Amino acid sequence: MSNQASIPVIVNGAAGKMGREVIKAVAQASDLTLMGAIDTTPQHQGKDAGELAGLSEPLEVPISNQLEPMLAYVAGERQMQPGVLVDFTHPDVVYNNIRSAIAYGIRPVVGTTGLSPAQIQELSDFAEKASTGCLIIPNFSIGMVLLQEAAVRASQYFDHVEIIELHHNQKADAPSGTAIQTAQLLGELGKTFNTAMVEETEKIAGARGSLADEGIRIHSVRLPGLIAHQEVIFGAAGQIYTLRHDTSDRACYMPGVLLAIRKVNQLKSLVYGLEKIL
Ligand SMILES: NC(=O)C1=CN([C@@H]2O[C@H](COP(=O)(O)OP(=O)(O)OC[C@H]3O[C@@H](n4cnc5c(N)ncnc54)[C@H](OP(=O)(O)O)[C@@H]3O)[C@@H](O)[C@H]2O)C=CC1
Ligand SMILES: O=C(O)C1=N[C@H](C(=O)O)C[C@H](O)C1
Repeated sequence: MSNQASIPVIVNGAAGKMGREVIKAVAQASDLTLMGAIDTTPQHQGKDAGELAGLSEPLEVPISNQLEPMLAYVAGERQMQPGVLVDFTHPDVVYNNIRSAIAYGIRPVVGTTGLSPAQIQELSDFAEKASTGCLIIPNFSIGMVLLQEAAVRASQYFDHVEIIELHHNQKADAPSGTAIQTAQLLGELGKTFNTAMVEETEKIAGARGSLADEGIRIHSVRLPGLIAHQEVIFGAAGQIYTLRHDTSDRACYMPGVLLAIRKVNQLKSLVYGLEKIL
């Protein structure tokens, strides 16, 4: 493949759990070129991104904490397609990362969760004005898209539903971005869920979980040994219907990440959710 057809990719959060998987996936894709591997972890500065990700050969791309110079460099690369920034960093920094990328004409593909609805709206307005594609995807696994589709269908028939999300205990944000999106998708039907049967008292604050706008309760479990799991539990007289998705390896997200990298250059605005690009 000539360089002209190649998509230059910068991975932000390259030394993290997801970043390392993305480095491997991008390195193995013949239509993508890894241009930069950004991470702020001090002990990983200067290390080869491929070796850090567990590849047998070095990629000759060093880990660096210099995002803006890398965005500027890729933006100036005229021999290739427009650049893509894949972001798996932290809820506190992702908003600024996306703004910086769009300002340089680099398309963000964002897996980092924890953005507020107001931030997503601001970023959407910013991307629209810049006529630049941006993908924010709370969950890149096909299994979760299918679970959410099934949940939306089930919610036409069930009026009571709660969500339990279970994650490793390194996770910074709660509830998970996926659980919030799942509640939003159910809420879009415009029906009232979970009409109270009695007046409830929480004897310990938080016992009934968090209450999403849609009236749906989300319960967050954090334990070592977990990766990422979600149950959507529907209840009705005499029956329980449970949908469950389990992640056993972060490789499950990579087909979705690669699809998003290839699709984002065709967009001119912000799109939220993997289901919109399948
Ligand atoms: N959409 C999806 O399908 C998925 C989304 N996620 C989300 O992705 C995000 C990352 O998850 P995960 O890989 O598990 O987290 P990790 O903590 O393993 O990785 C994040 C990496 O980003 C680094 N980092 C922090 N701040 C910056 C910054 N300003 N610039 C560059 N690098 C930075 C961290 O460094 P340090 O540790 O030194 O702070 C760390 O190396 C989370 O929000 C998570 O919820 C996760 C899995 C799937
Ligand atoms: O932090 C994680 O691990 C994950 N985060 C995303 C979320 O918050 O929904 C996606 C997946 O659940 C893994």
